[in-house]
Amino acid sequence: MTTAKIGVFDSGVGGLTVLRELYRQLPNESILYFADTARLPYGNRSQAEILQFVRQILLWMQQQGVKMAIMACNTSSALALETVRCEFDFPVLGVILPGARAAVAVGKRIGVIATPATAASNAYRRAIQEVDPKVQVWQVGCPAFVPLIEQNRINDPYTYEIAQEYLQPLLQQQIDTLVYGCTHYPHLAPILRRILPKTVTLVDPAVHVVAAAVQELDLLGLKNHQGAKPTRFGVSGCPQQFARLSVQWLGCTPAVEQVCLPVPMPLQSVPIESID
Ligand SMILES: N[C@H](CCC(=O)O)C(=O)O
Repeated sequence: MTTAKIGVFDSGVGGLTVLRELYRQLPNESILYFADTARLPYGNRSQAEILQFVRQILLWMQQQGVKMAIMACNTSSALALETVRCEFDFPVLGVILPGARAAVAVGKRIGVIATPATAASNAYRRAIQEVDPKVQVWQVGCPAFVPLIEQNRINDPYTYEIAQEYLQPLLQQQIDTLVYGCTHYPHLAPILRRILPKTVTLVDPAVHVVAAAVQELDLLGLKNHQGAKPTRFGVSGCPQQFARLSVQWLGCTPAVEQVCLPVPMPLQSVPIESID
């Protein structure tokens, strides 16, 4: 047993959909939540940038003594998880594999809505077809969604219009399942539900990454049985803006601090001239 915190991070308020699941499935765990709001959206970034950001965040979380970290961000999970997970001495979980497994359990014609970077990485198609190569997968990049959510324009008629546009190619393929391939998108659930036929099952990887975290904590004997401390929130951008936006999902105004992330040491390399 350990009372150390679980670190959770995203570019912004998307990770709150994972936090919500942590509160539901692991009510005794204390959480450290970080949102890289100064550098969002992640979905248009290169792999090199995402790797650098993720290393900085995990290094900071290590300094804060976390026992586990959850990448509550599909873009980071798609572009950085495989590379960084062996660089830290605590388990690092991503959302894509748990989401893909859950989707294959219910669907045969699976649509994935994601950031442009996640869609282009093909991470969901690979993960789904590794489990079942016969399942068909269509991935759509939705660049406008994260900025609209972060600007609190969820109920703006434009958000509904653009959602119709993004879902159109998936509806044409008669998908039976839709995966939220970005942790921000469950915040759009009421809108997406209005557009999708009732027969389409929505899969939220947040539910399944937290189920995986429960198993991992059990396996490693790291569960906390003493009761949770209040969640600590850190951001790289404006704390007040994050607090104002997130109150609608948290049910209260959180105390948010501004965090200055560490700059990681460059990986040691041997200069070519010094090799005989
Ligand atoms: N919520 C994140 C990041 C979105 C973004 O910043 O573009 C994801 O799941 O990909």
